Amino acid sequence: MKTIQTTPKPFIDFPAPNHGRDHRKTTIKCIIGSCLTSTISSTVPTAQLSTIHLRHTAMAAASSSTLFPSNKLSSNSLSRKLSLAPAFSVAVVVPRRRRSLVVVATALDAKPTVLVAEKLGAAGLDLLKDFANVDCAYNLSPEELCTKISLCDALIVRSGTKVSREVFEASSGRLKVVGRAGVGIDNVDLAAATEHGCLVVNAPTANTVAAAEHGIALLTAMARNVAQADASVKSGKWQRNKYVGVSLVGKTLAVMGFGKVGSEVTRRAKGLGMHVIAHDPYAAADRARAIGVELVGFDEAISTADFISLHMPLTPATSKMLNDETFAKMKKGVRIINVARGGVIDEEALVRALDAGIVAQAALDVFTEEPPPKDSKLILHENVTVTPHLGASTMEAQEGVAIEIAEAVVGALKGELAATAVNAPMVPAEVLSELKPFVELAEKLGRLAVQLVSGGSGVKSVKVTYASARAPDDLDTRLLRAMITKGLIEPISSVFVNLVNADFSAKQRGLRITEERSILDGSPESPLEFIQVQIANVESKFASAISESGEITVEGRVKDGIPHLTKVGSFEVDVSLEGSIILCRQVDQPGMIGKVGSILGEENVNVSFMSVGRVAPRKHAVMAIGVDEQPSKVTLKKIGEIPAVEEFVFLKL
Ligand SMILES: NC(=O)c1ccc[n+]([C@@H]2O[C@H](COP(=O)([O-])OP(=O)(O)OC[C@H]3O[C@@H](n4cnc5c(N)ncnc54)[C@H](O)[C@@H]3O)[C@@H](O)[C@H]2O)c1
Ligand SMILES: O=C(O)[C@H](O)COP(=O)(O)O
Repeated sequence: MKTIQTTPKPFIDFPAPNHGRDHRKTTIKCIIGSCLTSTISSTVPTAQLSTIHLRHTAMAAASSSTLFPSNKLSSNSLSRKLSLAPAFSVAVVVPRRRRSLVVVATALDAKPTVLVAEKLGAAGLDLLKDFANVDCAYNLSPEELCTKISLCDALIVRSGTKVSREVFEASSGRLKVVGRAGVGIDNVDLAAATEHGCLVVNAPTANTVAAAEHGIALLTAMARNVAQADASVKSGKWQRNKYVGVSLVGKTLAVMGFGKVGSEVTRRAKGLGMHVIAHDPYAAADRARAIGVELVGFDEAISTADFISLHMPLTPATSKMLNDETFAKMKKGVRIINVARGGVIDEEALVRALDAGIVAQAALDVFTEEPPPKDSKLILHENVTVTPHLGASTMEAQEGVAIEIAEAVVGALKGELAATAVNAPMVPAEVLSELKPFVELAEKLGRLAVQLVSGGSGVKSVKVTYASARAPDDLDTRLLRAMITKGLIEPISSVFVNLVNADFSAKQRGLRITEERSILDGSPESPLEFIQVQIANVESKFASAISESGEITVEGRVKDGIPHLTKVGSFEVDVSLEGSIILCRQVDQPGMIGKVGSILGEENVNVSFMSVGRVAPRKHAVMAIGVDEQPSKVTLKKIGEIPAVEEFVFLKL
C-alpha cells in the first residue's frame, strides 16, 4: 500500500482565531487509513477539539455530519465509522482562543468499494474481492441505499433494487459504475446515471437460457394445469376431469420480442411441434429466417396466436402494450406467458380479459409491482399460474451472471471500456486497440484548443474534422468526440467528463460539436490520418492559433503510436503531445531555438521536442516546444523578453 503525505510536512498549523469568530474551520482532503484515525487521536489531545466533522468528499457540504463530540473521540469508533470510506474530508473546528492546533493527515491508497445490494453468485464475489472492498448488504431500504452509496464506487443489483435518481444524487459523483447482474435495466434510472457520469453495465447473456427454459416450463405447466392440479392433490382431492389440459403440437405460438430469450424460446417451442411466429420491429429478418420463424406485425401476431409469449424489454413504448384494446383483438381462449417484465401487461385489463374468457390462462413470472400485493386479483385468479420472478434463477445462470457482472464492474473501475455498457458506446476490443492513440490525441487536442481561448462569446461552437482514407461507415467517432469534449470541458470547469456523460455535459454547457469527415485517397490502413479541432467565435491568447478562416485551429496526428501536434492556426509544427507545450511566435531568424533552449536549461526544464513552422523564410515562425516540467513564471517571462519573440503561450496537457 502506498502512503501519500497530504502536506509536505506532516503537521498543518491552524493560526489562532481572530475577528471575534467563535471558531475556525479548515478542511483537509485525505484518503482513509487507520493511521489517519490514530494520528488524529494521538496528536491532538481530544480536549482541544470541540467537534470533528467528517464528510465524504463525494457528499455535498450540506450533508456533512458531526459524527461525535470531541470528548468521545476514540480511534476505534472513528475507524469503525470510516472503515468503508476510502475518501473523506476532515474538518477540525478549533475552539475559541486556542493558539494553534496540529493535525496529521496521512493518506493511504485505498481499494474501491463495491456495494452488492442483492445476492450474487460466489464466483462473482470472489472476483470482486480480489480487486475491491466488497460490502454485501441486502434488503436495504431506499434511504439506507442512499446513505450507503456515498461510500461506494460501484453498486451491483438484480431486479429487486430501484437505482433511482436519488441514489445518483446521494453518491455525488463517487459512484462510477452500476452493475445490473442480469438483463433488464428498467430498475436503473439511466438518464440520471448518464447525467452523473456513472456507467451502467449489465450481464446480458448468462441468464438467457434459464429465462427461455422457464418460459417453456410455464407454457407446458399452464397447458396441463400442473400447478393447480398439484395444489388440488395436496389438498386431498383427486380431480381428473377438472384438470384436462390442451395440447401444444400444431398450436401457434406468437413470440413477442425476438431477442436472445425470444429466439431460445422459439427453438424450444419448435421442438415441441408448435408453429412459431414472431413480432419484433427491430429484429433482422434473416436471423428469424435462420431459425425458421416468420416475423409478422403486432396485430397479426396477437390475433392469430393460441399462445403469446412476451420477451421484450419494458420501455415507454412497451409499457402496457397488452391492454383492453389489444386483448379485444386476440383469439378467444388465448393463453399468455410473461417472463419479460410485468409492466408490459395492463394487469387490471388482464383480469378483465380472464374473467371474460378472452384469455383462457396466463402464466406469469413477473409483475408490475414485485412482490405483488397479497390480495391481487390477478395472482389469486384460478386460471393464473405464478412464480416469483424465477426466470434467471438457476444455479448455472446465477454463477454465470455473477462472473459476467463482476468482470464488467472490475473492468469499468479500472477505467476499461465495457463491452456490456448500457449508457455508453460499446466499442469492440479490436476497434478500441486501433483507436487508442487517437483517443489520446483527441483529448489532448481538445485541451490545447480550449487553453488557447482568451475571449469572445465563450466556447460554444466546435468543429471537428476527421481525415481518413476509410469509408465513413468504417470509423466510429463517438469515442473520439467524447474525448475531445472531455479535453474541451475539463480544463475550464470542475465537471468530470467521461465517455458516459460527454454528450450530456456538452449539451449542458451549450457546447455544439459538429463533426466532419475529410475522405482521403490512399490506403486505409490507419483509421485516421489527422484530427482537426476548431473553435469558432472566440479570441485567442495566441493570435497565431487563429487560422485564415477565423477559428482557433489545432491539428494532430499519431506517429509511431504517439500523438503529435502538427498544426497550430496556419503554422505547420511537429511536437509530441507529452508533458506540456510552449508555443512561441517569433521573427524567423537564426539562434532562436538555442536562446529559448538555454533559458529553459537554466531552470533545469527538460525539452522533449522542438519544432518550428514558418510561413516563409525570415518572416513569422511558430516554435512549438515540448517540456517535461512546468517552467516558472520568471523563466516564461524571460522567453517573452527575447526581442524576436512576438507572443507566446504555455499550455498544459
Ligand atoms: N424473468 C426473468 O427472470 C428474466 C430473465 C431474463 C430476461 N428477462 C427479460 O426478458 C426480456 C428479454 O430479454 P432478452 O435478453 O431476450 O433481451 P434482448 O434485448 O435480447 O431482446 C429483447 C427484444 O425485444 C425487442 N423489442 C423491443 N421493443 C419491442 C416491441 N415494442 N415489440 C416487440 N419487440 C420489441 C428488441 O428488438 C429485442 O430483439 C427483457 O425484458 C428481460 O428483462 C427476464
Ligand atoms: O432481467 C433479468 O435479467 C431478469 O429479470 C432476472 O432478474 P433477477 O436478476 O432479479 O433474477
